[in-house]
This record gives sequence, C-alpha cells and structure tokens, in this order.
Amino acid sequence: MNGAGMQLVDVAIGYPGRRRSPALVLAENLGATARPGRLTTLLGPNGSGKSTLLRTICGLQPPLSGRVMIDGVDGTEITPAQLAKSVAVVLTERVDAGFLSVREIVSLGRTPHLGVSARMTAADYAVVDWALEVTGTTALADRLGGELSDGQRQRVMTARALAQQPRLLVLDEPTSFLDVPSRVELLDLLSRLAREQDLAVLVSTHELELALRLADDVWLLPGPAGPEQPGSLIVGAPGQVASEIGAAFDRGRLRFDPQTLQFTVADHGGTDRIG
Ligand SMILES: Nc1ncnc2c1ncn2[C@@H]1O[C@H](COP(=O)(O)OP(=O)(O)OP(=O)(O)O)[C@@H](O)[C@H]1O
Repeated sequence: MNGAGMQLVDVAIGYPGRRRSPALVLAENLGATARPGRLTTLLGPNGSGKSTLLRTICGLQPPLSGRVMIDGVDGTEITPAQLAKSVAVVLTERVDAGFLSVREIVSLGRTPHLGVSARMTAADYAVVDWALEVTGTTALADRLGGELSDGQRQRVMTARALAQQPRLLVLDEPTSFLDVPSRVELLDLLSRLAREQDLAVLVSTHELELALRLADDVWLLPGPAGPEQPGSLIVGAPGQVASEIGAAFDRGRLRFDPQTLQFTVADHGGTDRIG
C-alpha cells in the first residue's frame, strides 16, 4: 500500500433517512489507520456497526460524512476497477458458487488483474496455486463450491480474496463458522500473511480473546450510546484497549476480565469463569 494503508478521516457511518425512517448514525468522528504488515481486529457488540464500517471502507456504501483514504487517495476518486486491484473483501453473505470448482472460485480473484483478453496466464495460475496452498485448500481444488462445509467455504473465500493480491484485505466475521482450532489457525494465518505479504488486514470478529492475543492493533466500536447518540471508534494496541473492551461487552452479571481475557458471570456467591 505504498506505506500509507487505509485511513479513516473524520468518518461517520450509518444509513441516510428515508421517507418514513430518520437517518441512523451509528458512529461518528472515526479516525484510524489500518497499516500494511499489521493485523487489525474490529471488535464490538452485536449491532454496533462493524459490518456497516467494513462495507463503508470497501466502498460498498458511502460514509455519511468524512473520507476513506486508500493509499492516500480518497476512495471516492478511485475507479471500481482500481479499487478491485487494491482492496479484497470477504463478507458474511453466502456466495452462490455451487457449480464452480474451488479452483475456479479462487481463480475469480484474478479477474481485476486480467488483460483485455481476460485470459489467465501462467503467472495467474501460480497465484491461484499459492492462495490455495496458504489457506490449506489445495486438497479441495477439484470439489464443487456447493459441496463444501461452512468452514471449508470460509477458507476458500479467503483464498479467492488472497488471489486478488490486494494491498488491503477486509474480512467480516471470518471465524463464525469455524471450530475452535480452525479459528485460531485462520487468525494466525491472517496475522502471518499481513507480515509476510506486507498486507493491511482488517478483520471483524467476536473472538475477543483471540483478537486481543493475535492482533497488532484493535479497533473497538462500542455502538451508539443512545437513540440520538452515535458512538465512536476506540483505537489502540490490544493492551491499551482491553479495559474499554471489558466495558463495551459487560452486560448484566456478565463481565469481560481484561486481565484474563475471559468472560465471567457474577454469581450470588462469587464469579464463575465461562470463556
Ligand atoms: N441496510 C440497512 N438500513 C438501515 N439500517 C441498517 C441496515 N443494515 C444494518 N442496519 C442497522 O445498523 C446497525 C448496525 O448493523 P451492523 O450489521 O453494521 O452491526 P454489526 O456490528 O456488524 O452486528 P453483528 O455483530 O450482529 O454482526 C443495526 O442496528 C442494524 O439494524
């Protein structure tokens, strides 16, 4: 990313009002940078606006105000074709690619890089092989997309995004369908890829403990404080934001302990660890 990464400059996120519904401003005054070579995790309670923020960053919906800068250039000034070369996104929505093989799905990631002939070259095939290999999906290459488990599909969609050779990789809750070892593996893989490929990786997750252990930087979206009170974004190294994370996720008798990175439930006679 030429060292600049992706920068939010005084951004507000949400949804403009329509005839019967007023505008929904989820968070405002957002300022943060996702840097190349670093894994940034985006945390926040359900409904706080994580998916909305990621969609805004990828240009899938406009910010209500402010600017999203990619490599120092305002996202609104970048053509969709240029954006597809530098930003890859893996969203939570199911992708209907049931009749394509895994290799074909991953090859779709090369689309922004193909010339006018739209033909894959040997170099493109090599990138596809690399993406399959690093995501551990080479053995699935000839399977159909429709035959995959949720966890396998998640890896394949990550491979497709990597085949795009982006400078910014954005993933929305990639761990949600994975078993515990696979969650650790995926976040560890993303952390490694960030470093080895000098890639800016921004990933939203509900895995607080893993996110705090593996992330280089943490973005916390606590969510709106009330109906007319948009939230903001808290940014820092994992150790710096752990107590704010605790406050954002505390609910009733449930407490997130920033020291142990575990949830505990306060009982009448004491606390029980549950995380
Ligand atoms: N298209 C839309 N129009 C209006 N409001 C929306 C739209 N999409 C989402 N919202 C609202 O925006 C808020 C934030 O939603 P979002 O999906 O960004 O949260 P999230 O942090 O990703 O949640 P979760 O952790 O549950 O996935 C929610 O109140 C949601 O109802």
